[in-house]
Amino acid sequence: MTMASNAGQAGDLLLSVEDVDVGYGHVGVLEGVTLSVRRGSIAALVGRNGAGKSTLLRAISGLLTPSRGQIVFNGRAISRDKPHAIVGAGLLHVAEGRRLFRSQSVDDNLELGVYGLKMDAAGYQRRLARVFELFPVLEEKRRLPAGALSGGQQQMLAIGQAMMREPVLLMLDEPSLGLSPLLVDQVFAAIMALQQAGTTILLVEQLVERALEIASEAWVLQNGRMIASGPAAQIAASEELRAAYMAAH
Ligand SMILES: Nc1ncnc2c1ncn2[C@@H]1O[C@H](COP(=O)(O)OP(=O)(O)OP(=O)(O)O)[C@@H](O)[C@H]1O
Repeated sequence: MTMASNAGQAGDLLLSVEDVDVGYGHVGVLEGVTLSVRRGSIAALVGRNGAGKSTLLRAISGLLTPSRGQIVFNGRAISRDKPHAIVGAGLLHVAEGRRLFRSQSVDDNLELGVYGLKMDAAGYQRRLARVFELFPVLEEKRRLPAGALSGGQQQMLAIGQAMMREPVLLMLDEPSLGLSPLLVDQVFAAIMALQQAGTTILLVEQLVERALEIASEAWVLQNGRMIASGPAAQIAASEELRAAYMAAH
């Protein structure tokens, strides 16, 4: 894995979003939003449906450009960078709904994860082995088309595809969506294993209580504004905040 020691100290700020406004055309969604993620940590971003969580991840990954404020990743302002440059800097986004090439094999989808990167065969095999170690089922099904996998396995493949780039920061949008409880456990275990191997994680998750269990810090969005942040255990213990993030589905 890319260890987080190549720049700065463990625990320093890897990502900071500073007072950003973000919207779609003339429709404003986020207003004055601030968030930060410490290197090596798992941070949870929670809030009801429509609060703006996915919009914030899209802004961080360069799919949307903030009209105000800035975003700094690994010491560099990225708010005006194109998505491919942000990926190149080591910030990967696994979007909600697993965007895979369904008719291509599991192997091909993993290979697409390193598209455009130069590496030798040994380097490639090492990355592949890491993914298969975390998700053995992907090795068993490596020759099958991605579309033939179950929902949980496709989620693992989407995370595996991102892992192939050895991200410094991995943003996961609703990784448990549509999964059975057993598969949810596997995906959460994988997220913890990734963090232990040195990857910093920003997690958006509808299973808020589960997310707060594995996160060290949490950020609460409500109607496009960040209304609270702090140690995840404190956020989990607040009855008042629970009302803000618990879904009115
Ligand atoms: N492509 C888009 N064009 C216009 N408005 C959008 C678009 N995507 C989202 N929105 C609006 O932005 C607001 C925030 O949506 P967003 O998807 O970021 O919320 P969320 O917190 O991720 O919720 P969910 O859990 O439902 O995905 C909503 O009012 C939504 O209707």
